[in-house]
Amino acid sequence: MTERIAIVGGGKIGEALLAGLIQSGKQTKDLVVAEKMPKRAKEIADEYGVLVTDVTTAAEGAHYVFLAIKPDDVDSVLRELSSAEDAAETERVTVTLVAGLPLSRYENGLQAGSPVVRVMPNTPMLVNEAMSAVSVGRYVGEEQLDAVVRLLETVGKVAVVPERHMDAVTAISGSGPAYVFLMAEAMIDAGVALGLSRVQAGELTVQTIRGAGLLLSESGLSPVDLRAAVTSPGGTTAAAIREFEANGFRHGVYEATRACAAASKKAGHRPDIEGLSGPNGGRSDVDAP
Ligand SMILES: NC(=O)C1=CN([C@@H]2O[C@H](COP(=O)(O)OP(=O)(O)OC[C@H]3O[C@@H](n4cnc5c(N)ncnc54)[C@H](O)[C@@H]3O)[C@@H](O)[C@H]2O)C=CC1
Ligand SMILES: O=C(O)[C@@H]1CCC=N1
Repeated sequence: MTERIAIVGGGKIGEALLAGLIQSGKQTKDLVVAEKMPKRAKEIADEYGVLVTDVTTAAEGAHYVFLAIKPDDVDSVLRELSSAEDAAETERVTVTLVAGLPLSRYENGLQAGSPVVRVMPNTPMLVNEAMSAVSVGRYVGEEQLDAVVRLLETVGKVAVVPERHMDAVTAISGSGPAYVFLMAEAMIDAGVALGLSRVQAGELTVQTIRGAGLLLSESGLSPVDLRAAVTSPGGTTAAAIREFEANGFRHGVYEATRACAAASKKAGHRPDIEGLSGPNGGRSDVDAP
């Protein structure tokens, strides 16, 4: 039987998922998007040739409903999904891509016993190179988990992690692409400062990051060994690394990822979002005080 997939939210990560699924061979007739902004809905429909509609219509008959919306929009969408469930013939798996919010939020907001999988993906999904970390809700069967993992594997790599690691995962792989893009921006600007044209600095930077990424993932060597191999004794790289360290590069990475994990944790504790209850704001992954 063909699996029908609904994506609620046609923004950046919703589009990355849609594009990745289509590139990996999913038929557009089996994909549907719910997008509330008319301009964005038209862009997605025109670009990908999928049906773009409202949440209830998209969820009808869907085996998987991916939530690619901001945390603020989660409650209203859960209400819509919860009433749409009455008519559902298939057991629907809700797969949330939303940062910060715990599985219990969805399990409490949907009908009792609804299977929910929490995923932290990243935007390289657009080119089928995502890193997705998956945590499993309490009502998810083994086959349902396998099916979600298989779906996500069509657009990249997948790791199953305990939910308590999701904030850390967000700080490394979820937001991680932005750190690399920031590094790219800085290298291009630095190249221009050294007299290269912006186009040339861009080409050099992009291919260097691409090549270094491939080497890292395919050589089987550690980043330490790979860096050492570039760093000739008394040479140019050593001069550069010395400046990075003197300017707190490593410390900056620690602090940035710590802030990111803290922001993710905070999203799960927001008192301004209705439906939070219990000593941990509804989180099942933190210890009660
Ligand atoms: N952008 C990224 O790299 C990543 C984002 N995420 C998570 O994905 C979620 C979405 O992030 P982005 O795609 O960056 O945001 P975005 O703002 O680009 O997209 C959200 C989209 O959802 C639509 N939307 C909101 N409520 C809706 C409703 N009721 N019905 C239909 N459409 C609705 C909005 O109009 C918007 O187009 C966030 O919760 C974020 O934490 C997770 C991992 C990576
Ligand atoms: O910045 C954010 O909140 C989202 C979650 C991970 C990446 N982007």
